[in-house]
Amino acid sequence: MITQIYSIQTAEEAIACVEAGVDRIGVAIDTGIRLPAQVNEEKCREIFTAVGDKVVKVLIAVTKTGEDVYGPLSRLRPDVIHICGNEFFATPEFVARAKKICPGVEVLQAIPMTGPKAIDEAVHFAEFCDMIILDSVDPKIAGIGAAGVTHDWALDAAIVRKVKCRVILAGGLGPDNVAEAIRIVRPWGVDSFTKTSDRMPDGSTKKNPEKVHLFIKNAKEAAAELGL
Ligand SMILES: O=C(O)c1ccccc1NCC(=O)[C@H](O)[C@H](O)COP(=O)(O)O
Repeated sequence: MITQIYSIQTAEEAIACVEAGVDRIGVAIDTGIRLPAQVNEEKCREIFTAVGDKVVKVLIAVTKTGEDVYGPLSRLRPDVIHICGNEFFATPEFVARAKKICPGVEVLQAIPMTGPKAIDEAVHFAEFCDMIILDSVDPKIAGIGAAGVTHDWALDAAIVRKVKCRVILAGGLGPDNVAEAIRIVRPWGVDSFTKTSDRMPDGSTKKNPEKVHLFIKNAKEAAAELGL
């Protein structure tokens, strides 16, 4: 069971997550579309440099086109590119070009878990993406994810049984419910943003190391009990 913590905004937050034992950190890059925890390219580079090879580095991209992803990909060289816009979704051509521009990169496509049609969508993207992430949607947020709420885990469980690629579960997961989610869905990995962060008075978010630690502990223990 891998654990993934988004949305890191400083090198200090990233290092605290490494110390808590996280497997993957995610950074949302500013592509001109306002996201809850986006950072500019320079800050993203600083965060990736600070963690080095201690964790898998994920670049989160909400863009209108694949073209908008190639520049940050070639300059920042993440381990994983996470595509979660409402307009641009990965295609086989995008996956091939991303891997050419950034050798070794893996492509993670978000699936909006808004109802049963998500099953067919997941099957489609699982054919040519390295991983998919099953995520909740908040209409007020540009992109799939960062919604802070759960969705119907029975659909996720059906997808995990059906597709061959690695599946990450996201959407409203925190220390309180990650174990139950793992028992029901049995994903390859789990992800958290909102419930492992604190909301600041100005509306911004900051990672909470204690919540991050508990999220990882509860996820790893539940997975170990299930032999995942
Ligand atoms: O990280 C962001 O800022 C972001 C912005 C827009 C769309 C998706 C984004 N993050 C994707 C993630 O994978 C989140 O960690 C995932 O959606 C879980 O979010 P939450 O429900 O808040 O735990």
